[in-house]
Amino acid sequence: MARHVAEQVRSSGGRPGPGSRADAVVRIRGLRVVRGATEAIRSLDLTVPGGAVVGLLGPSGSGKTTLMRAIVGVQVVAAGTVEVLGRPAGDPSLRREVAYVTQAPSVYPDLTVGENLRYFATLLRTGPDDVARVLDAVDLTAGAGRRVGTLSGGERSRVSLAAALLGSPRLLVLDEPTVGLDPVLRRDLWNLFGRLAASGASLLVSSHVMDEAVRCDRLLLMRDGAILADDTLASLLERTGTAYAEHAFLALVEGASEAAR
Ligand SMILES: Nc1ncnc2c1ncn2[C@@H]1O[C@H](COP(=O)(O)OP(=O)(O)OP(=O)(O)O)[C@@H](O)[C@H]1O
Repeated sequence: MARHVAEQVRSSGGRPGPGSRADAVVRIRGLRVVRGATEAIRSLDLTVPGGAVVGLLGPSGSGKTTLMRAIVGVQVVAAGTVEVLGRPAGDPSLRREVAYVTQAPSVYPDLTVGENLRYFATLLRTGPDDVARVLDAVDLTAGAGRRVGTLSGGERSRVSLAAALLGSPRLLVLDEPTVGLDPVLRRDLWNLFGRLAASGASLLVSSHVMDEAVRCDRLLLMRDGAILADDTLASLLERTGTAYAEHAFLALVEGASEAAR
């Protein structure tokens, strides 16, 4: 329970008002995080725009999860400030406004899909309509009666995502939500992310699959605990003279290595 509540960090409040799409939902200045013997984030500055799907892309170990943990306020930081929706990350007032879905499913395997969602809906004081809405959003209405322990990995992550959508949080922080999903489900999920952003929510979605860059309004490319690029895909491709996100990433890595020599 404590784990779930800690991982589904949320807070109260409705949608951003008109004109707030372009407002920053996350502002980070001088962030430094040390995990064990590793400097996981090195002096990072970042502004995440609202009402958009922002892709956080980078190889394994580049610091994506650590950055997300800092944004939802569950990461001890060595230095810097992290502001979310105008408040310090982790502020109790953000509990219902920010949802965080980790890589590990955070739902109960011995309960059915519907029981899990009704349980979290009760905690959030949202109603049965909200449960029906999120089941439909992740295409699990027909599976509502199935015990989560009997679901596939992909189905289980969709239940976690459905739980995160309860109460319509303003910022969704999703750590590799499409891992292990087949191409059809991946496409459906990215379509859902687009619809959520169109309705005013802001999404920060991590992935190490560079192909998913095409589905994002903006990209943050991470490497070795730093932001290598913060741009749109079109602009990245143009300035690196490449045709694919993966090639753009490699061109930027090579450019950074040459600059360091
Ligand atoms: N609990 C921990 N203790 C010590 N070091 C850690 C811990 N968690 C992460 N690290 C280190 O911090 C760095 C960043 O890890 P992080 O999990 O943020 O990367 P990531 O980009 O999310 O990777 P992945 O795509 O594999 O999930 C890595 O070098 C990792 O080994």
